[in-house]
Amino acid sequence: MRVIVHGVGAIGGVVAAALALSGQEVLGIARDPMLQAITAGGLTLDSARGRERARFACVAHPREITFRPDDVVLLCVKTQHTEAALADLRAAGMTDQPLFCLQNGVANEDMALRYFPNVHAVTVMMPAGYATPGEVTIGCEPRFGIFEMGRYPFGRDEADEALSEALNAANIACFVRDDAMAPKWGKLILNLGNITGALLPAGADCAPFDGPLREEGKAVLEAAGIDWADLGTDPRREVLMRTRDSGEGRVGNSTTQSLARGTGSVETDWLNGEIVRLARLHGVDAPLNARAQALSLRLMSEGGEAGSLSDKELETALFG
Ligand SMILES: NC(=O)C1=CN([C@@H]2O[C@H](COP(=O)(O)OP(=O)(O)OC[C@H]3O[C@@H](n4cnc5c(N)ncnc54)[C@H](OP(=O)(O)O)[C@@H]3O)[C@@H](O)[C@H]2O)C=CC1
Ligand SMILES: CC(C)(CO)C(=O)C(=O)O
Repeated sequence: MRVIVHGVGAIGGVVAAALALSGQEVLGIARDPMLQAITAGGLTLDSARGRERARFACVAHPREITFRPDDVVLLCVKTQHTEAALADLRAAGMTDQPLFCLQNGVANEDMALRYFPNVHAVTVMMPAGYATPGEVTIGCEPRFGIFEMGRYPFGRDEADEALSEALNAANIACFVRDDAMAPKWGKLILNLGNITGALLPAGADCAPFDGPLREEGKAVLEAAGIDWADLGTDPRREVLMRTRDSGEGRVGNSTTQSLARGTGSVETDWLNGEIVRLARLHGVDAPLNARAQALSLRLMSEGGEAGSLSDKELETALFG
């Protein structure tokens, strides 16, 4: 099996480095300046194990790849980049190789099914960081994270088992399940707080905002009749992914990191926006998540600087 990692950033970087360090064949697809750094000196994985340098092949675009029957492709781009990534993969000759969506939100798998027949959902519990080209960090120990995976929309197959075995050997705890979207919906509830973490200064208490956003999200899932698995109470996290003792590891959640790196876009429309979309479909209201989505839009139009709102300003903007 060759593992192609599309989008070598925080998650793709940790997964690619961990797999390569465990002896797995890995091929990355990355953009500059990450690509240049990896080509020049490999990718450094900073974890509780120390700083390890992983070496693996990396290209700028899928068109540089000759796809093989034993490839599996891990999609690790933000959701706003998924459609373009899928089109590139198909144009480059990918056909029925398994495609795993290692992404937050619940929209990616469905987009992928339009392009490819063999799609898998992965819930990614992994506090990964990408701030400096050529380096990724992981904020938990002893494992680098917990993944839940299975075939989309339901079931499991040998590709799930093979990837899960490789990831477990790479220090990522992996569990295969038939209902892989249930934890993805649960993860979506947790990610409704990404935008508040990005709006408030580092270290601010987000709980007074995240709690109501999540309660509203849960009510919308209930109205929509969606079964979801609650990840907030998952006991495996305390054992398998404790926060790193050193307190090192990363610079805020994945939305904050997009702002910090000045990428020009955030994932909010597929996080809070997913709740808003679902509420509209089912004739219920989601005013808090709609306001969070609007705040994200305003933030980006004003230059997108992380930590630019005080808790008083956020309180007024969310609750009136
Ligand atoms: N970071 C985290 O701790 C967690 C993230 N997630 C989820 O994982 C997914 C990935 O997030 P994350 O790793 O943080 O994102 P990053 O932005 O760190 O990584 C994605 C990388 O993909 C690159 N990319 C985008 N499009 C292309 C393309 N067409 N070709 C090549 N490279 C491309 C981006 O380039 P560029 O640098 O130019 O933007 C970026 O480097 C998201 O859905 C996120 O919500 C889930 C759990 C935790
Ligand atoms: C749950 C959380 C905030 C932490 O890993 C995450 O998924 C993210 O950073 O997007």
